[in-house]
Amino acid sequence: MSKVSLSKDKIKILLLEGVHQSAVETLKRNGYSNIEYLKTSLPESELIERIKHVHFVGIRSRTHLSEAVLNAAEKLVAVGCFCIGTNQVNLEAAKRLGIAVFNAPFSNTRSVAELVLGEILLLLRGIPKRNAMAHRGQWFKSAIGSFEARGKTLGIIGYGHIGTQLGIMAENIGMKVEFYDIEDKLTLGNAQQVQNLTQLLQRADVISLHVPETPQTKNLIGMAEIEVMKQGAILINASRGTVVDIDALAEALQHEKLAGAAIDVFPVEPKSNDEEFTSPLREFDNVILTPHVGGSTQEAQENIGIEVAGKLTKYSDNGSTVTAVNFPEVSLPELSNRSRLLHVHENRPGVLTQINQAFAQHGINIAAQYLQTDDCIGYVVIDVDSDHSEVALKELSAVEGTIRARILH
Ligand SMILES: NC(=O)C1=CN([C@@H]2O[C@H](COP(=O)(O)OP(=O)(O)OC[C@H]3O[C@@H](n4cnc5c(N)ncnc54)[C@H](O)[C@@H]3O)[C@@H](O)[C@H]2O)C=CC1
Ligand SMILES: O=C(O)CCC(=O)C(=O)O
Repeated sequence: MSKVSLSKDKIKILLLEGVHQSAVETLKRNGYSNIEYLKTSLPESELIERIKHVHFVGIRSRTHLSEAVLNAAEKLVAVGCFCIGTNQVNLEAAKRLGIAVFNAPFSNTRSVAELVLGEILLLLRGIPKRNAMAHRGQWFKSAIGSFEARGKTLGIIGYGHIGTQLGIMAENIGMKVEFYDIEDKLTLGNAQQVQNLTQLLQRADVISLHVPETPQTKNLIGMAEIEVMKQGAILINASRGTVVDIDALAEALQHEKLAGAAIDVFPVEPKSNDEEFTSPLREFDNVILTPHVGGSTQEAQENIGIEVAGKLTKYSDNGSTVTAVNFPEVSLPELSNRSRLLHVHENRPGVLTQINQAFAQHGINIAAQYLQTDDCIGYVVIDVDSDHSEVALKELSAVEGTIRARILH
């Protein structure tokens, strides 16, 4: 399958899930006006229909880009995840199809860390329960089950962008910070890395999860893990819904093993704000339930809009794949007075030789060539004189193993 570069007004962009207007503004500022903007995600069958004619799609966490959807997306060049998590996209299928996927790895991390810090303070004081009772007209003025954060141990699971910021903020209010991560991490402040999860669970007054969704993090916290936590500990999950076994958590709350919890993400989340939220946790006053809003602040969404739209624009305009999550990363200078060919191919021996031989046969001079590969695909970018560009594209598209080829003038 190959593609010829289009004029910008023909490049069709579909933005879903109400991504911030800053994304639309960024795209428009860069000359992209053919934008369809929807406030919601779409069910798979509708998405399959809509995505057929789209060159770029922007999503958040609710849109599932399954293999079936990607297979239908004949024209799709890239996906922008206007969030951190990319588990909603079949990244391997996208890669095989030559579709680059970008995200915003930092822009909402501060927002998540701030929300979690607030939840720690509220849960340690037993506020969610007192609040719920007061709404029902009950007056529960008591220091029972109400504690300062100072001196308590916060156990962070996953010490990445969010975990580290949370650790620093928690230390600033006098908490002791320990963390567990599968990687050896540079510890910030006075935080301490512990060697295994059980150790962390046994020592912490509050456990907060900040890991990605992976096969290894599925039900990372289940019945057995909750069992080893301190009596009366608190559990916070603002990472992904698959990380905590919700039934096990509900049981632990029922038996008062845990004093409270804050859960922002769920194994199954409503597809829109009109759908009912169902969960066994709804019955517990001592659980803060939030509708996956850890990263939903004006500041974060605005920054994400600019960041991800900027990455899509750059990939469309000059071929740069820097920070793509499923693609070999190629950093490219601006294109001036030449044409640029972008070629995604299966990573097998001889592809580059074929390209160079074909170009030599047609007397096409290569002004610059950039190549990066991973175990599955190769991405080569070739700058040529514009006079030769159409022949070069034809030759490139005929190379065995070609997944996609496009041209920029
Ligand atoms: N609730 C919300 O609205 C939001 C949720 N998130 C979620 O938070 C997650 C974490 O975000 P960041 O801190 O930015 O990611 P990050 O990639 O910077 O950090 C993740 C850390 O988890 C560690 N890790 C991975 N697997 C692990 C395992 N099995 N056990 C222990 N540690 C493990 C990694 O080594 C890394 O240090 C994201 O993947 C996303 O799913 C992110 C933003 C908003
Ligand atoms: O804002 C969203 O829709 C999802 C936020 C999130 O979970 C992420 O950035 O990974």
